[in-house]
Amino acid sequence: KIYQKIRVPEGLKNIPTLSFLNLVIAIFAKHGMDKRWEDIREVLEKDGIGKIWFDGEWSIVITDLGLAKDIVTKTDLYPKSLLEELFPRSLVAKYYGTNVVISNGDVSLEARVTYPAFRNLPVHVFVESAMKLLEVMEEVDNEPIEVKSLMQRYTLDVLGRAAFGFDFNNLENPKNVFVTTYNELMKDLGNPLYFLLSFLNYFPRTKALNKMAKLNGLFDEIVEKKCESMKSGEIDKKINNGTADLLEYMIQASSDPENPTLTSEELRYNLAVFMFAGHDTTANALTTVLYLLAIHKEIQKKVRDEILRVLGDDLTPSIEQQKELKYMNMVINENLRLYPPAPELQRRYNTQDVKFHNHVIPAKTNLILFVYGIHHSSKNWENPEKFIPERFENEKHDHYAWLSFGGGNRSCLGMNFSLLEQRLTLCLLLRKYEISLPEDSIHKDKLQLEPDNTGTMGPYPISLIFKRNTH
Ligand code: HEM
Repeated sequence: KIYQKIRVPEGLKNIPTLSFLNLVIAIFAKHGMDKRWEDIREVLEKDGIGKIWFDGEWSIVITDLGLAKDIVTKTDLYPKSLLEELFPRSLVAKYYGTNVVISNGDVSLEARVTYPAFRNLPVHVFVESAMKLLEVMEEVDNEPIEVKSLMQRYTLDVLGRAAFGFDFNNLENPKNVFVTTYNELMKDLGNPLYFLLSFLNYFPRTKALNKMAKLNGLFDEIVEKKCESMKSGEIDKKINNGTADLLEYMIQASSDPENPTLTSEELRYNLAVFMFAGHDTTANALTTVLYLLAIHKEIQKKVRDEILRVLGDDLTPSIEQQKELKYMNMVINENLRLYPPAPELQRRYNTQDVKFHNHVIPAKTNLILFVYGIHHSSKNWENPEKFIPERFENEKHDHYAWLSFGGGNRSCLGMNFSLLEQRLTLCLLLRKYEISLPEDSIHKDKLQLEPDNTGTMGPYPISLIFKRNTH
């Protein structure tokens, strides 16, 4: 049995091996993605794929751009692996179930009911939350502020109001019970031991399950409150005139008791995944971009000058002005290249044998599309570790060398949501403040990345100084 588990399948024999021991060391030493990349860079830059054994099977880690393109565009040949198949009985499978991000075929199409909500974003809600952020920051001047948790509180408020019509009010109330329960559960979900040794999932995790039940109860409350506040027929009316929010689309999709598009369980799974995908990612992106601007003063000045030139006296950018903020958009893209909040795509597998160079990857092999590696490979980017926004000036790079929001027809639904939020926040903050990194910061030599156990990548807490501009 053990031999069967560790035996290398025929087609994978000549694919270079990535060390299992190094992976275990990385997990226990809490290495960030940058250190992990150092371990495997040589193999992946040379061959574009590598095999790694963990949790009883061989997986293929991929940085080859041709294969990356196939994986994101040929969704029938490369479906996503569902959580219950990957981690049977795990907390993560119980919490997220099958949802808009992790599903295939008809199920993923049904779960995309929220799609129209993304075409008509309630910009005023974004602006109001950003103003509240400024109010909170107003209380501190020229003193370090811990940005990571501040951005998490802010992006959660934006998501709650813009997507669910629910005010978490986390900027004003950091100890909100919803948020503390969520954060505690995220720690349990990301415990790497349960991914490395999945048999542990067969033992009960009562405390974590209790937190999950509490959070699910809070999700149910959000749905109930929404239903109460809507008079009958009101959701249909909003859907007809295109002003419904994400949750309203989901409630309508689950409202037919005979044949709901989403069952109430699926509605909850989707709420859970939107809560995660919709705020942790953008919070990390905002944190890293503020850090990059703090340590690259000349780039910070260039972005600020552009904001003042394009916006004039306007505080927030219109859709047109957002397009005109060309340099800021390059900075945002370059930040997402250096620190992609989703450093790996959700795992896929191949439904048929796939030929790659002189290897044949047998059907049903676990495939990990390694976005961080693609973004940091010197095969795709000159001086990949350097922050050079200008590289996005004429978009000379290969289309699949930048996969921050995924690709193909399963790419990120919330891309414009997140970009709007990032642009707006940068406009407001840079006009008002000069940002710098304190002399004694642990990030002084290099941004210290946290292990990405929950699936999103970001730094350890980081304090920045926001000094009011004098001009
Ligand atoms: C910087 C911010 C964000 C990043 C880097 C990001 C990244 C990604 C990536 C890489 C995927 C593709 C996953 C895969 O192919 O396995 C994805 C999918 C998705 N994202 Fe985002 N995301 C961000 C913000 C958001 C926001 C704000 C929302 C919602 C409010 C959102 C909702 C979704 C959804 C629903 C999908 C699944 C689409 C589908 O499979 O049909 N994301 N995201």
